[in-house]
Amino acid sequence: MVTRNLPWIIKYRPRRVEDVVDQEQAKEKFIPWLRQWLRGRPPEKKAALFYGPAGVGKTSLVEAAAHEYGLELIEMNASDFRRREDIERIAKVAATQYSLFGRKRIILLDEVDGISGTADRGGLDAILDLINVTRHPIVMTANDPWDQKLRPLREAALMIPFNRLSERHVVQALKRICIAEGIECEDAALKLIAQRAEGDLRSAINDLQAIAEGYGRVTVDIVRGVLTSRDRQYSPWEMLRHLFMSKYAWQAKRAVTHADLDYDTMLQWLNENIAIQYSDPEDIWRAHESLARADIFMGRIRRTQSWDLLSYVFDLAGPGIALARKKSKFKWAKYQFPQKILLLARTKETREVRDAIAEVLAKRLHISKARAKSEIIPFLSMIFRERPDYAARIAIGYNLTDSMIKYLAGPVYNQVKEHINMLLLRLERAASAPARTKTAANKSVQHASVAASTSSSSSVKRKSTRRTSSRRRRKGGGTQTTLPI
Ligand SMILES: Nc1ncnc2c1ncn2[C@@H]1O[C@H](COP(=O)(O)OP(=O)(O)OP(=O)(O)O)[C@@H](O)[C@H]1O
Repeated sequence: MVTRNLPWIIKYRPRRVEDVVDQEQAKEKFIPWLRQWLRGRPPEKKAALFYGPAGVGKTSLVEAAAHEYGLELIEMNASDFRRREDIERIAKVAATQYSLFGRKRIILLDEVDGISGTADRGGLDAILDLINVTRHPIVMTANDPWDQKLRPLREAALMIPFNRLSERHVVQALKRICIAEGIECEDAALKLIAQRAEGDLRSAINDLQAIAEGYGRVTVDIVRGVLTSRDRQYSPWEMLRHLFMSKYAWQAKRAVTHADLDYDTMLQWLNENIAIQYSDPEDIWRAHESLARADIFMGRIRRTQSWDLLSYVFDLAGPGIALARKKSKFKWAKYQFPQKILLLARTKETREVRDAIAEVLAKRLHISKARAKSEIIPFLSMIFRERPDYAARIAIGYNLTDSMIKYLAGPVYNQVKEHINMLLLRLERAASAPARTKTAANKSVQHASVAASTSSSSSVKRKSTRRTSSRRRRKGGGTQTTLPI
């Protein structure tokens, strides 16, 4: 049975140090350093800096060690420790005090390379200060620790490199998950997933879960079809999963730039799914704020064709939404097709009929189609529903098709049709009767019909109609209504 509510990268994260696979060199450096701390003799370098590609077990090793050695894990992320005050308020207090029951601690500062430039200078200094005064081991992680600004941190810390996982280890890890989940997985399919992940186990596990949940089994054909190349395009569901799971801005941006969707549709997908993924109202607000700004840029691009603004759309829709999450816990969400697109698809036929009516009216009344839609059609529809007899004349006069009559008449369509048939019958009879025996009523009906057929006869009709109605006015009116056409 496939478990839907927990991301497998969380469900299967290592609990013990030995569960962290293929990082033996890192463990050989880290574990003795940690044990020295635990023996009560802080090593010369009081902090360690784990560095290497994404998804290879840096954070996992700290978490597994904390679990195995019974340490209290105090974790802060780049977005939390930019400001000196925040570090002093949280990390410094944790680093310089012992817990109430003497439990030892380990402090994890995740993604220190997220600290940038002079704006975060205060944060960087505060971390250095923290390392000086700490009474507990501090572990920092970074993908790229070689930036000039991180030099003081490199000097203050024990540098521990992490490598991409070998294909064999990734396949083994995937296989263990398949067995635990009871999913049918072909070995060759797992190999394909591993090759594509390029040593990033997080990405491999995410791919495995997406395929297993989407198809119920993992075969070579399915994997080939879904994951053709590293730079493949993401389906909307994949785009959302990658976006909401991304830890770094570049991952979120990659998710939106690789989406196999046109830009407006992509914004619709995001709009629909933010509130499904995030639970905290402020997170939702922040994400929608960013999406709204992306939409403003998209509008400018449409109006001015300034495609150089597209990168702002990607920044706001990708990292803007992904990094809006501050309090919502990550959950395995079931994403939804945008309701607006569904609604538009469902109403496409109706909208086409409405547009066709607007076109007929616009030509005959010399107004724009937009005006016909907003000002004439609603009233016409009212007339059709209230006065089916009158509607029949309009329908004949304007030469409306069956679907147009159905659109305007709605529930009284059959009545309108009956009136139309009656009128047409009378027209036929009137046309076959000698001219001098025709009644005024017959004449007016005939005019209506003639008007719909040719333009030359329509001018004849207008004159006759005028004559008929003025005669009627002179007579003091009658029950027969003149056609308004
Ligand atoms: N070496 C590993 N052994 C076991 N599981 C791993 C390993 N590397 C990654 N994983 C799996 O991938 C998930 C993500 O790994 P982790 O967060 O440790 O990566 P990371 O190297 O810290 O990445 P980042 O630099 O993006 O923070 C883990 O929860 C775990 O399920």
